Amino acid sequence: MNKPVIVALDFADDFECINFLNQFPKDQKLFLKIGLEMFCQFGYPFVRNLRERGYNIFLDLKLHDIPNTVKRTCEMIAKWDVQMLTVHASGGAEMIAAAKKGLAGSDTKLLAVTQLTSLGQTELRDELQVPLKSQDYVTHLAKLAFDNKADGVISSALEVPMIKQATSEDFLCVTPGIRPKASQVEDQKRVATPAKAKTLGSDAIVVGRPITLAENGYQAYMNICKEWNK
Ligand SMILES: O=C(O)c1cc(=O)[nH]c(=O)n1[C@@H]1O[C@H](COP(=O)(O)O)[C@@H](O)[C@H]1O
Repeated sequence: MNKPVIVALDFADDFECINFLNQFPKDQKLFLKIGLEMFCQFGYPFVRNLRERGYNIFLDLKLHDIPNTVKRTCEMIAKWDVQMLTVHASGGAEMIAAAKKGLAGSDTKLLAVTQLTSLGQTELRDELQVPLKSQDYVTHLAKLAFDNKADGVISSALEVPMIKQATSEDFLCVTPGIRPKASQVEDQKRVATPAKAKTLGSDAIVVGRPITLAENGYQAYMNICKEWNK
Protein backbone atom coordinates (compact mmCIF):
# COMPACT_ATOMS: atom_id res chain seq x y z
CA MET A 1 0.00 0.00 0.00
CA ASN A 2 1.30 3.51 -0.85
CA LYS A 3 1.63 5.75 2.16
CA PRO A 4 -1.64 7.71 2.02
CA VAL A 5 -2.89 10.97 3.47
CA ILE A 6 -6.29 9.84 4.79
CA VAL A 7 -8.93 12.55 4.93
CA ALA A 8 -11.24 12.32 7.96
CA LEU A 9 -14.76 13.11 6.76
CA ASP A 10 -16.21 14.52 9.96
CA PHE A 11 -19.14 16.43 8.47
CA ALA A 12 -22.54 17.14 9.95
CA ASP A 13 -24.38 16.28 6.73
CA ASP A 14 -23.82 14.37 3.51
CA PHE A 15 -24.51 17.42 1.30
CA GLU A 16 -21.62 19.30 2.93
CA CYS A 17 -19.48 16.21 2.55
CA ILE A 18 -20.23 15.71 -1.16
CA ASN A 19 -19.63 19.44 -1.79
CA PHE A 20 -16.25 19.04 -0.12
CA LEU A 21 -15.39 16.01 -2.27
CA ASN A 22 -16.49 17.81 -5.44
CA GLN A 23 -13.60 20.28 -4.97
CA PHE A 24 -11.19 17.51 -5.88
CA PRO A 25 -10.38 16.52 -9.47
CA LYS A 26 -12.39 13.44 -10.57
CA ASP A 27 -9.27 11.32 -11.01
CA GLN A 28 -7.93 12.13 -7.51
CA LYS A 29 -7.83 8.76 -5.75
CA LEU A 30 -8.63 9.80 -2.18
CA PHE A 31 -8.43 7.67 0.94
CA LEU A 32 -11.37 8.70 3.14
CA LYS A 33 -12.08 8.00 6.78
CA ILE A 34 -15.71 7.57 7.72
CA GLY A 35 -16.05 7.95 11.45
CA LEU A 36 -18.80 7.71 14.00
CA GLU A 37 -20.41 11.06 13.19
CA MET A 38 -21.18 10.25 9.56
CA PHE A 39 -21.69 6.53 10.03
CA CYS A 40 -24.33 7.12 12.71
CA GLN A 41 -26.23 9.39 10.34
CA PHE A 42 -25.87 7.61 7.01
CA GLY A 43 -24.78 4.07 7.81
CA TYR A 44 -23.67 1.48 5.32
CA PRO A 45 -25.35 3.02 2.21
CA PHE A 46 -22.99 5.99 2.58
CA VAL A 47 -19.97 3.66 2.81
CA ARG A 48 -21.15 1.72 -0.26
CA ASN A 49 -21.77 4.92 -2.20
CA LEU A 50 -18.24 6.19 -1.59
CA ARG A 51 -16.75 2.76 -2.40
CA GLU A 52 -18.71 2.74 -5.67
CA ARG A 53 -17.21 6.13 -6.50
CA GLY A 54 -13.78 4.54 -6.24
CA TYR A 55 -12.58 5.93 -2.91
CA ASN A 56 -10.58 3.84 -0.48
CA ILE A 57 -12.35 3.69 2.85
CA PHE A 58 -11.08 3.62 6.41
CA LEU A 59 -14.14 2.76 8.49
CA ASP A 60 -13.37 4.18 11.90
CA LEU A 61 -15.93 2.58 14.21
CA LYS A 62 -13.54 2.00 17.11
CA LEU A 63 -15.31 -1.18 18.17
CA HIS A 64 -15.01 -2.00 21.86
CA ASP A 65 -17.24 -4.78 23.22
CA ILE A 66 -17.16 -8.41 24.27
CA PRO A 67 -15.32 -10.69 21.81
CA ASN A 68 -18.43 -12.41 20.45
CA THR A 69 -20.18 -9.13 19.63
CA VAL A 70 -17.08 -7.68 17.99
CA LYS A 71 -16.49 -10.86 15.97
CA ARG A 72 -20.05 -10.91 14.63
CA THR A 73 -19.90 -7.22 13.76
CA CYS A 74 -16.61 -7.75 11.94
CA GLU A 75 -18.11 -10.66 9.99
CA MET A 76 -20.68 -8.23 8.63
CA ILE A 77 -18.15 -5.49 7.87
CA ALA A 78 -15.94 -8.06 6.11
CA LYS A 79 -18.51 -8.04 3.28
CA TRP A 80 -18.26 -4.28 2.79
CA ASP A 81 -14.92 -4.16 0.98
CA VAL A 82 -13.45 -1.40 3.14
CA GLN A 83 -9.69 -1.04 3.41
CA MET A 84 -9.33 -0.38 7.15
CA LEU A 85 -11.39 -0.86 10.32
CA THR A 86 -10.65 0.20 13.91
CA VAL A 87 -11.22 -1.48 17.26
CA HIS A 88 -9.93 -0.26 20.64
CA ALA A 89 -6.83 -2.19 21.71
CA SER A 90 -7.98 -1.76 25.32
CA GLY A 91 -10.81 -4.22 24.54
CA GLY A 92 -8.15 -6.86 25.24
CA ALA A 93 -6.37 -9.76 23.59
CA GLU A 94 -9.41 -11.96 23.06
CA MET A 95 -11.43 -9.12 21.55
CA ILE A 96 -8.68 -8.15 19.09
CA ALA A 97 -8.23 -11.78 18.02
CA ALA A 98 -12.01 -12.13 17.62
CA ALA A 99 -12.13 -9.03 15.39
CA LYS A 100 -9.41 -10.48 13.19
CA LYS A 101 -11.30 -13.77 12.94
CA GLY A 102 -14.44 -11.88 12.00
CA LEU A 103 -12.59 -10.17 9.14
CA ALA A 104 -11.16 -13.47 7.82
CA GLY A 105 -11.43 -13.79 4.05
CA SER A 106 -11.59 -10.01 3.52
CA ASP A 107 -8.79 -7.58 2.63
CA THR A 108 -9.80 -5.21 5.43
CA LYS A 109 -6.85 -4.23 7.61
CA LEU A 110 -7.57 -4.38 11.32
CA LEU A 111 -6.16 -1.40 13.23
CA ALA A 112 -6.21 -1.18 17.01
CA VAL A 113 -6.52 2.25 18.60
CA THR A 114 -3.92 2.64 21.38
CA GLN A 115 -4.13 5.80 23.49
CA LEU A 116 -6.33 8.39 21.79
CA THR A 117 -4.31 11.33 20.51
CA SER A 118 -6.66 13.63 22.45
CA LEU A 119 -5.28 12.20 25.71
CA GLY A 120 -1.97 13.34 27.12
CA GLN A 121 0.11 12.09 30.02
CA THR A 122 -1.97 13.98 32.60
CA GLU A 123 -5.29 12.48 31.46
CA LEU A 124 -3.75 9.01 31.33
CA ARG A 125 -2.55 9.29 34.93
CA ASP A 126 -5.33 11.34 36.57
CA GLU A 127 -8.44 10.29 34.65
CA LEU A 128 -7.70 6.78 33.43
CA GLN A 129 -5.44 5.97 36.39
CA VAL A 130 -2.89 4.26 34.20
CA PRO A 131 0.44 4.48 36.06
CA LEU A 132 2.58 4.28 32.94
CA LYS A 133 4.33 6.77 30.71
CA SER A 134 2.18 7.44 27.67
CA GLN A 135 4.83 5.97 25.38
CA ASP A 136 5.02 2.78 27.42
CA TYR A 137 1.23 2.40 27.52
CA VAL A 138 0.97 2.90 23.76
CA THR A 139 3.78 0.44 23.12
CA HIS A 140 2.18 -2.11 25.47
CA LEU A 141 -1.17 -1.86 23.64
CA ALA A 142 0.56 -2.04 20.27
CA LYS A 143 2.35 -5.22 21.32
CA LEU A 144 -0.98 -6.68 22.49
CA ALA A 145 -2.49 -5.84 19.10
CA PHE A 146 0.49 -7.31 17.25
CA ASP A 147 0.44 -10.53 19.30
CA ASN A 148 -3.26 -10.95 18.54
CA LYS A 149 -2.89 -10.56 14.78
CA ALA A 150 -4.04 -6.99 14.20
CA ASP A 151 -2.48 -5.50 11.08
CA GLY A 152 -1.49 -2.30 12.80
CA VAL A 153 -2.36 0.43 15.26
CA ILE A 154 -3.57 3.98 15.53
CA SER A 155 -1.25 6.12 17.62
CA SER A 156 0.37 9.51 17.60
CA ALA A 157 3.26 9.81 15.14
CA LEU A 158 5.48 10.45 18.16
CA GLU A 159 5.24 6.80 19.23
CA VAL A 160 5.87 5.16 15.85
CA PRO A 161 9.60 4.37 16.29
CA MET A 162 8.92 2.64 19.63
CA ILE A 163 5.98 0.68 18.22
CA LYS A 164 7.93 -0.53 15.20
CA GLN A 165 10.80 -1.55 17.46
CA ALA A 166 8.50 -3.51 19.80
CA THR A 167 6.57 -5.20 16.98
CA SER A 168 7.77 -5.25 13.38
CA GLU A 169 8.69 -2.73 10.67
CA ASP A 170 5.70 -4.06 8.69
CA PHE A 171 3.21 -3.46 11.50
CA LEU A 172 1.12 -0.53 10.24
CA CYS A 173 1.25 2.73 12.18
CA VAL A 174 -1.58 5.02 11.11
CA THR A 175 -1.32 8.39 12.81
CA PRO A 176 -3.95 11.08 13.41
CA GLY A 177 -3.24 14.20 15.49
CA ILE A 178 -1.58 15.76 12.46
CA ARG A 179 -1.24 19.51 12.51
CA PRO A 180 0.60 21.42 9.80
CA LYS A 181 0.56 24.44 12.10
CA ALA A 182 1.41 23.74 15.73
CA SER A 183 -0.79 26.66 16.83
CA GLN A 184 -4.09 24.95 15.87
CA VAL A 185 -4.14 21.79 17.95
CA GLU A 186 -7.84 22.00 19.02
CA ASP A 187 -8.72 18.92 21.13
CA GLN A 188 -5.61 16.98 20.07
CA LYS A 189 -2.75 16.56 22.58
CA ARG A 190 -0.10 14.35 20.96
CA VAL A 191 0.44 16.07 17.63
CA ALA A 192 2.99 16.14 14.82
CA THR A 193 3.40 17.88 11.49
CA PRO A 194 3.14 15.79 8.29
CA ALA A 195 6.91 16.11 7.80
CA LYS A 196 7.64 14.93 11.34
CA ALA A 197 5.22 11.99 10.97
CA LYS A 198 7.07 10.97 7.84
CA THR A 199 10.47 11.22 9.51
CA LEU A 200 9.19 9.12 12.43
CA GLY A 201 8.00 6.37 10.05
CA SER A 202 4.19 6.66 9.99
CA ASP A 203 2.61 4.46 7.31
CA ALA A 204 -0.33 6.82 6.82
CA ILE A 205 -1.51 10.08 8.33
CA VAL A 206 -5.13 10.93 9.15
CA VAL A 207 -6.08 14.57 8.74
CA GLY A 208 -9.49 16.10 9.37
CA ARG A 209 -10.06 19.73 10.31
CA PRO A 210 -6.85 21.17 8.84
CA ILE A 211 -8.33 20.09 5.47
CA THR A 212 -12.10 20.01 5.95
CA LEU A 213 -12.30 23.43 7.66
CA ALA A 214 -9.81 25.11 5.35
CA GLU A 215 -11.10 27.80 3.02
CA ASN A 216 -9.76 25.75 0.12
CA GLY A 217 -9.85 22.11 1.18
CA TYR A 218 -8.23 20.85 -2.01
CA GLN A 219 -5.30 23.24 -1.65
CA ALA A 220 -4.89 22.34 2.04
CA TYR A 221 -4.86 18.64 1.09
CA MET A 222 -2.29 19.23 -1.66
CA ASN A 223 -0.04 21.21 0.69
CA ILE A 224 -0.14 18.40 3.24
CA CYS A 225 0.57 15.79 0.53
CA LYS A 226 3.53 17.86 -0.65
CA GLU A 227 4.99 17.95 2.86
CA TRP A 228 4.23 14.23 3.42
CA ASN A 229 5.69 13.10 0.08
CA LYS A 230 8.82 15.26 0.21
O1 LIG B 1 -9.14 6.36 15.16
C1 LIG B 1 -8.89 7.50 14.75
O2 LIG B 1 -8.93 7.75 13.55
C2 LIG B 1 -8.44 8.50 15.73
C3 LIG B 1 -7.74 8.02 16.83
C4 LIG B 1 -7.08 8.91 17.67
O3 LIG B 1 -6.40 8.53 18.60
N1 LIG B 1 -7.20 10.25 17.41
C5 LIG B 1 -7.94 10.74 16.37
O4 LIG B 1 -7.98 11.98 16.19
N2 LIG B 1 -8.61 9.87 15.54
C6 LIG B 1 -9.47 10.40 14.46
O5 LIG B 1 -8.71 11.15 13.54
C7 LIG B 1 -9.42 12.32 13.12
C8 LIG B 1 -8.60 13.52 13.44
O6 LIG B 1 -9.28 14.68 13.04
P1 LIG B 1 -8.63 16.12 13.16
O7 LIG B 1 -8.21 16.32 14.58
O8 LIG B 1 -9.75 17.02 12.75
O9 LIG B 1 -7.46 16.14 12.19
C9 LIG B 1 -10.78 12.29 13.80
O10 LIG B 1 -11.72 11.80 12.88
C10 LIG B 1 -10.61 11.31 14.95
O11 LIG B 1 -11.77 10.55 15.18
